[in-house]
Amino acid sequence: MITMKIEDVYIWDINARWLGVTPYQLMENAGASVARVIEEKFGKNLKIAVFCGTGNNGGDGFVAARHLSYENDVTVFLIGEEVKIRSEEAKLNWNILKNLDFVKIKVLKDSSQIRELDLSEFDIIVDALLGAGTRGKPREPIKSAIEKINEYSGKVKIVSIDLPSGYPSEIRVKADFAVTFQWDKEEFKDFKRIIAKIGYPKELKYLVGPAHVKFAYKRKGEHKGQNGKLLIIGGSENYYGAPVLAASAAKHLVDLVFLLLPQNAARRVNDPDLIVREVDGLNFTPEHIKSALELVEKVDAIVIGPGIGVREETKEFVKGIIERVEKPIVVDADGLKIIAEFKDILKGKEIVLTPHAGEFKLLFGEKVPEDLVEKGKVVMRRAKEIGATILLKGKYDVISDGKVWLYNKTGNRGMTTGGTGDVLAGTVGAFLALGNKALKAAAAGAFLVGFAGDLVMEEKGEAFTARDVAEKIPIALKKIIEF
Ligand SMILES: NC(=O)C1=CN([C@@H]2O[C@H](COP(=O)(O)OP(=O)(O)OC[C@H]3O[C@@H](n4cnc5c(N)ncnc54)[C@H](O)[C@@H]3O)[C@@H](O)[C@H]2O)[C@@H](O)CC1
Ligand SMILES: [K+]
Repeated sequence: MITMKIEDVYIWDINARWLGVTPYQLMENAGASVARVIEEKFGKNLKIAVFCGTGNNGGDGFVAARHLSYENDVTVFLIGEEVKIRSEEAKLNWNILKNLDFVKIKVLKDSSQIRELDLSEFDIIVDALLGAGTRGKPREPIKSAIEKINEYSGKVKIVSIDLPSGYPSEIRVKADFAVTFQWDKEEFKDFKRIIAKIGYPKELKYLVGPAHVKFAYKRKGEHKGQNGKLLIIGGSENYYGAPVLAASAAKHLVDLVFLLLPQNAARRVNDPDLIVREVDGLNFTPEHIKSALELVEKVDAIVIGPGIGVREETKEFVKGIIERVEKPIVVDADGLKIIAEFKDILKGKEIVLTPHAGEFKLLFGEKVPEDLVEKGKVVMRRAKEIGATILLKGKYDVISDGKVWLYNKTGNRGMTTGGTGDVLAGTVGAFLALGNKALKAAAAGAFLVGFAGDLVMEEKGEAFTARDVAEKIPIALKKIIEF
């Protein structure tokens, strides 16, 4: 059983929808599982009261009531107004109940009506008043319903759906147990739970989906610079395009992108969206460490490596930077070849390495297995060993921080085109600059870039460029946020 935070539950919810699992299916399974647990524990031919709120916890109650009504005598108490039933799936299940003659329905809006209730005829009370959407202490009329149910504690069996309504407030239903769904939630510590599966596929433990991007794209402020500042260090006598591509992706996601390049490379950049800084000479050398660190002071995260070359003096430079920088870092391309020799300097830093299979082999002397699960395990073992997050690029990207592993399957064959790796490095860097932990930044970056690539392919077929992918990032992001 895995233990999750409620935020993770919402991630599952959105990613399940991405896989085509509808909220209707989940609600049906949730309500049905509650009915099944009740019948297994207490038998049939019982008088059952189901107390429902107007949120989706109440929706689960409507479904449970229908399932239970086949063999039991069921009364549904809706606490609140019918018009306040919020979601489409809860409305649908409420409307079904209204068609039924064998389920009794009572709508109670006023606390006084609730206080007058006599529930002594019932064998079981099902509590579906409030669930994971609870904010603050229970308010009327829910509060009176909780108090009414608690009058029967010890006399009537009380089963809560998902959690005892009111929780975590002290004003909560005194349930015999709760039927909680699929994941055991970290926040739920002090009540008895039975965990029921509701049809979330196993993929959700591992698969990166749009929710990872939604939650990682956190914009904090209205002022320039509050929404991330990224520095990209790269380029050499031979290359200037790679760091520029990384920047051209990142600039859509953060407020400011600084580019630090050797002189000749810097003078070829012509993009007014970027803040270009240069160091003397054709390549980075240890003499440039000081001026690079001054720039690091101004930003939230850095990307190092694209097009930087592997000359001896450049290796010294890259090592010197990684050793000294305490901010989150993405190491890509030539940077990976360089740190293959100094992997021990990564420990304890918020750092993402973005190798493809060849670079992975170079880094760890190990071939990447074909099988996804095996691959996940290998990447996780290596991430743990070096104390950094690894994003292994491939048909399916595999990501691990050494504690868990994830995979991403957006992207397509067209993305073998040169430069998409730079776009990815810049995008992951941007998510780090927005304040995400390495694993979350890597996951969000992999999904977003692959999805942008998929949108480009729909438009142009497979013959596209990395720049096309970088330019598609805003549209890809918009579609994900609206999903
Ligand atoms: N993937 C999912 O998210 C699934 C959720 N399901 C159910 O949906 C529940 C969450 O549903 P919702 O997000 O609609 O939230 P809830 O049903 O927990 O409650 C939201 C409703 O209660 C009201 N409310 C919130 N705090 C209150 C307070 N302190 N006093 C009085 N009223 C208050 C809100 O105005 C809202 O109408 C879960 O607990 C679970 O039972 C299941 O259907 C299965 C799938
Ligand atoms: K509940």
